[in-house]
Amino acid sequence: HPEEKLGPQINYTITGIDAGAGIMGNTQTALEKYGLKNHNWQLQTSSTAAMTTVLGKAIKNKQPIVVTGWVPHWMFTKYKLKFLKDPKMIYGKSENIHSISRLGLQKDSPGVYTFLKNFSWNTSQISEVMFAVNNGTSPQEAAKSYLKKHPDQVKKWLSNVSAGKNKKITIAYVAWDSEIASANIAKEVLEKRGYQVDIRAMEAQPMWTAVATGAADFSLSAWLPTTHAVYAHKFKGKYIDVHQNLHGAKTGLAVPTYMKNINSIEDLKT
Ligand SMILES: C[SH](C)CC(=O)O
Repeated sequence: HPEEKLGPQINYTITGIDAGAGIMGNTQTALEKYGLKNHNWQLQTSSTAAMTTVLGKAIKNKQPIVVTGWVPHWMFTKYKLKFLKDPKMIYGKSENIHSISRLGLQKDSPGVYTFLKNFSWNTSQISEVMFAVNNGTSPQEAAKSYLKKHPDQVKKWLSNVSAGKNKKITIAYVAWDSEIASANIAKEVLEKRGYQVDIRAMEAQPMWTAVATGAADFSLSAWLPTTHAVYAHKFKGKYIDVHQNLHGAKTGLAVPTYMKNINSIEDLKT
């Protein structure tokens, strides 16, 4: 319906994910800054699974839809999507995923801290694990087969990492596909070095809180500088930003490429 305004076709709704995700806070800001709020636009909270299901259905029926989108994620490979231009830079430019640890980890578990300094990978490598999980492999199995396929990378990740001697480690993560991948990889790698690793899925704020209170030893799921800026500020001084484990991530609003005349967040008002 190119002649019809987009808003009424999709009930002025942006399909989002879990409320605590940074992308959700940034989208609320975008609704205000781009004057969409007073054009009845609203952000629907749901979950990554619900959002990708609704997205798949809309694309199957070639219907219009606007979602909170990010890379790395299989949605940009499985579907033809485009990010909407964000001239006000609400979502920032390129994001990095940081490994953050509780205060004191370097002293208590130097081997784990060294692992965090060593651990990084790229978008195609994390996607290998994400796609396997999306195709039905369990996250643990997908991580195990990744390690088998990349022995040299595992060796690099484990260089100068002292033996765990069954020490218990807790990793906090948020159940976004990329973070399911990295948490399971870290679990398998550290268990190879003799640590007992417990990975705990939770919402974004509790994940930051768990690291800041020491309830978790670390998390590989801190999206910065923009996406988790609110959490980084709230917990400043209560965590260590150890290392960037992935470069070239990005968040924003995304639409299927068949929505030809919607190319910028500004266009949502048309
Ligand atoms: C959904 S992105 C993986 C991260 C975030 O928005 O907090």
